[in-house]
Amino acid sequence: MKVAFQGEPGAYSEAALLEHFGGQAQSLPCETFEQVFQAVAEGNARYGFLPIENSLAGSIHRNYDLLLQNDLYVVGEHHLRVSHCLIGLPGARLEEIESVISHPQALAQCDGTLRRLGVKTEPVYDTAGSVRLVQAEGNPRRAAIASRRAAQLYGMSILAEAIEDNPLNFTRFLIVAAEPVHPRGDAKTSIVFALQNAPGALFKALSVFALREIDLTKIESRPLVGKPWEYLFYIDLAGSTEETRVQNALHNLNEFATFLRVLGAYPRHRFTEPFSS
Ligand SMILES: O=C(O)C(=O)C[C@]1(C(=O)O)C=C[C@@H](O)C=C1
Repeated sequence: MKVAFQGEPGAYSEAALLEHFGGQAQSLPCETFEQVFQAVAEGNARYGFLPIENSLAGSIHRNYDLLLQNDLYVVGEHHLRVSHCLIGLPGARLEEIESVISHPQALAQCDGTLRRLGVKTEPVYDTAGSVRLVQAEGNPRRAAIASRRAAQLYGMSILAEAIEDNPLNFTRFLIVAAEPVHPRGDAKTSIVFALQNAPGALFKALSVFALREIDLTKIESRPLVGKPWEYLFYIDLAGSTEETRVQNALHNLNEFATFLRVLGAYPRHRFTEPFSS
């Protein structure tokens, strides 16, 4: 079973998909998030595995936009504990590092450490790829931020460990597929909607859930392209579209929303050991 992810072997997205699907998964590296969606839409991968938010650095906006632009369904989620290493050439010394490259999300999650080290930073497209670049360049004053596994894969040295600004560093991934699933039990549903701007419009929209005791777990707004200063609201809620109260809430929202799409309902992923790496 092929699962597409953005990045190179050793990326956190690959670690997350292997943790989620175990041995059944064959990971398919893609250069961009667009290519992940495309691989699933064209049937080259059964699932796409996409980072959507991080507990330190926030949302990955590009993937919110792509969820709407593509006709795939969210069928699952996964939380990964992300612990970053500073990785250099074998023999490199931490005190001599002048510049650090990595994925922008990884740089953001280690912002405090990087400021303390007083190094220059440069974004590259993926954490594992940044290790490969440092290896190819052969400059002992340059380092990458990536996982322990990426350092091992490329035969590089770990100069510092657990350099994220807070140990409660988790990235949440969404799993997309060509067909929806219909979960019962502990589930979540992701939706996106737009509203006519009016006093209390968002309050009214959120009340369709509050009145039915439906817990909202995430809200994100994105610009509505072509309508300056109007917004799309992405909401994750606890519950499945198989439940009557969720169906009623969505039906109610649809009565006044100018646009509503259910991106998918999926089994909820809960941590068992939140502090393990
Ligand atoms: O660059 C990687 O290793 C990725 O898998 C991407 C990504 C992200 O986009 O957030 C995934 C998890 C971490 O938060 C850092 C980077």
